[in-house]
Amino acid sequence: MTSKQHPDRKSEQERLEFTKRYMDVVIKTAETSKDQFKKIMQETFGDEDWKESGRYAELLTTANFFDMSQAELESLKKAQSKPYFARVDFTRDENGIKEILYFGKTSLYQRENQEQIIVDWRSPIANLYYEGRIGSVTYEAEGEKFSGDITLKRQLMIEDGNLDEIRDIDLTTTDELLQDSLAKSSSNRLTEIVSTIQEEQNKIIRADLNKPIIVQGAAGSGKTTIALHRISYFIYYYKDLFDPRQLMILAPSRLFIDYISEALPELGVEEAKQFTFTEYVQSAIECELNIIPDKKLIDLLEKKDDETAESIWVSGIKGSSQFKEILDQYVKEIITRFFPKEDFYCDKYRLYSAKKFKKLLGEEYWYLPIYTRVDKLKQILQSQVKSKKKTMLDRVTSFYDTKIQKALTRNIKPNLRREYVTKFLDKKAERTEEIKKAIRTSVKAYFKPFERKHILEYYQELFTDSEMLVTYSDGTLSIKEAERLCRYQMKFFRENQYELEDLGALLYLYSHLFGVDKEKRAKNIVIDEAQDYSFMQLQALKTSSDTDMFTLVGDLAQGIYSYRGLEEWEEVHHSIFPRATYTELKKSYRTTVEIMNEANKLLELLPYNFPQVEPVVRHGEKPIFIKKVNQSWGKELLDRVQTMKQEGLRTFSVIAKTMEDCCEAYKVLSEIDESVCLLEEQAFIPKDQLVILPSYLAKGLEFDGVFAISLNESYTIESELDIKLLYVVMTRPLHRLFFIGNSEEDFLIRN
Ligand SMILES: Nc1ncnc2c1ncn2[C@@H]1O[C@H](COP(=O)(O)OP(=O)(O)OP(=O)(O)O)[C@@H](O)[C@H]1O
Repeated sequence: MTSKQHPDRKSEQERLEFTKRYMDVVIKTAETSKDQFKKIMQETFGDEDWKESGRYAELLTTANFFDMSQAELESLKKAQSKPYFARVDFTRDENGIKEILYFGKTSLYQRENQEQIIVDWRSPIANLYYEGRIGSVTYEAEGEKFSGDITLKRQLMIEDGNLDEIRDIDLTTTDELLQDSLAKSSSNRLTEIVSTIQEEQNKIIRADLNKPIIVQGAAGSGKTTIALHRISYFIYYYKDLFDPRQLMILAPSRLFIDYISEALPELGVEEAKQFTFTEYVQSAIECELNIIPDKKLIDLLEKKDDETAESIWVSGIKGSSQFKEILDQYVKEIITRFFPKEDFYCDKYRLYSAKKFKKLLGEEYWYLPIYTRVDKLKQILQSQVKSKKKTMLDRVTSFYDTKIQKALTRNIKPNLRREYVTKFLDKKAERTEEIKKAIRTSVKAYFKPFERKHILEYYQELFTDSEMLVTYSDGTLSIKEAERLCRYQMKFFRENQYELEDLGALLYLYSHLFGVDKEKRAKNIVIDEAQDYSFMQLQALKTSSDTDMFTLVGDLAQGIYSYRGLEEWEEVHHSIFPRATYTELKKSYRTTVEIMNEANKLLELLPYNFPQVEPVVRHGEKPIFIKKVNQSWGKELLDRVQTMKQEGLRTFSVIAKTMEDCCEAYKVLSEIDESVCLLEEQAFIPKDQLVILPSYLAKGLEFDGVFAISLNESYTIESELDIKLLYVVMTRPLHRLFFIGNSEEDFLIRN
């Protein structure tokens, strides 16, 4: 009901006004100084209020919000127009006292007197709102269980500081707020959903932060959204322990990073590093690579020749766990190159045995990158030399001094004595010099035979000897296959080029040989569209970052890169993240029932057991097929966009299978309307423009209305990739879906 009709309207209105004014005081005070506090307080609450609100005066003067961090101040400012979104009345069993809790995006409270004006949505007690139902409940905070009674659960719609609506939720109400939120039009950007997080999503956001998590979620189930909220939760939970810059979000493209970026400041997550995998690897291995544009998917769609088959085969190998085994053996072999043949001598003094050196290098320092091990050993030898320096020099001195002494006391001719003494003095000087030189140079000389190659040299070297490759693979590669692989790689190396699929291996090798710089190592990594990563890439990320604190979210049904990515989660779960919690999300929040029903039919065509996606009940129009006649489809499409705009929808896209069809569509559409925009990978999504993009770039994005278009390219039922691409396309719209092509079969529609 609107706030005007609600019986508690007056009290809620007053509460809101108080909160807003109170926030104002806190903000102004934090921005100015403590001295001005009283003045502001008086001005805000007036003289009378001021006296009565002595409690708050005390609260504020003692409060440590004067030490408020800039980030806290910023989030408070952001929350001014919408300080909270829900209220829960909760009576704890332990004391029977009723607490009235208002939940918002940030907290405002005073620890000393427990007065909470706004409770942060990320605090443990907020579970009461997300998971609790009216009646008796329990919730957990820091390992302790609390129980009590929820007597009121209320949603408060506040916009621009005005209380628009009040909704009380009882056991039977449907979540109208969620329905409203889903019915809204999209803004081309991802938004926060703190007021409508669903129970299954809440569980993932708050799942044990000390464990990795793998989420297999249907298209539109909120994976990206949840992943961002989980980071926000993590930052809140560990605010005193972690710097947000130690968190890293890996997204498939810059286009995608731009798409999620709007939700980041809202969630306080903008400081987390945001990279594509390619960007991260190059920064981690400190080397800019000449990476050839990834055309394999397009080749697979368009060329399907032997060359494509070969490159797909190589991609599979380079991304596999088998390749990790090969690299492990290779690394082992590289270590042996550092095993010394001889004991370490400084001058004639044997200071360290080769056996001991080998043991440290090969066994005891197993947890360190090879070159760090070597550096450590260097330090050990240097300190050995240092500690023996005096002894060595003293020995020479005393040896020759004794000789000199003897010569001086021997009964020989003076000439001869002088000769002896001079000789011994010279010898002593000479030996002392020799030892000093040995002290300066012996360590360096000992390490001289040990190579120091560049990461790219090591990587290229792996493909120079096919027989060795077979050995490293423990026979899982045949000699023919190894030769094929070497030939393939050498073709690129000659041009100093690398493929995207080389990056996982390069990062893995680099981590084992040199180790990624500490500054670049993330402590917590969130990967969106994780199904597109290969085993090797995920393994490399884990090895390079020294942590298994990963959040992987993805959807195998959208695995259009499965030739190099994943077909199942099991191997990753089992071999890379054995501690991970695995969760599935089957509900879709994006798409209407009518559109999802059509998209679900595609899942049945795939040779996997993908469960049908359950759309959250929201109805809309059925998808419409428009027959392509000459070029008149262009006008019809643009007319449809106009009509949808009049209905209040805002974002639209034309999605073709390939870029070729996109260009064709662009030609037709741009002649009628100049503002249409052809989207490329590095581009930003323009607001308020009709965008044309290929299916593989549409992954992760959403639009109010989508036109799936087939001009020269159609989707064929025989191709798993085609089915997945079409599934991606059909799950992009929030409200309307149109097909434009020669026949319905081109979109695998079978009535
Ligand atoms: N609890 C929720 N309340 C409101 N909106 C939600 C909720 N969960 C998800 N959504 C909305 O559903 C849409 C899909 O979310 P999101 O893009 O995160 O899904 P996804 O699983 O990553 O999808 P895809 O796999 O297709 O990329 C977004 O518009 C998001 O705001």
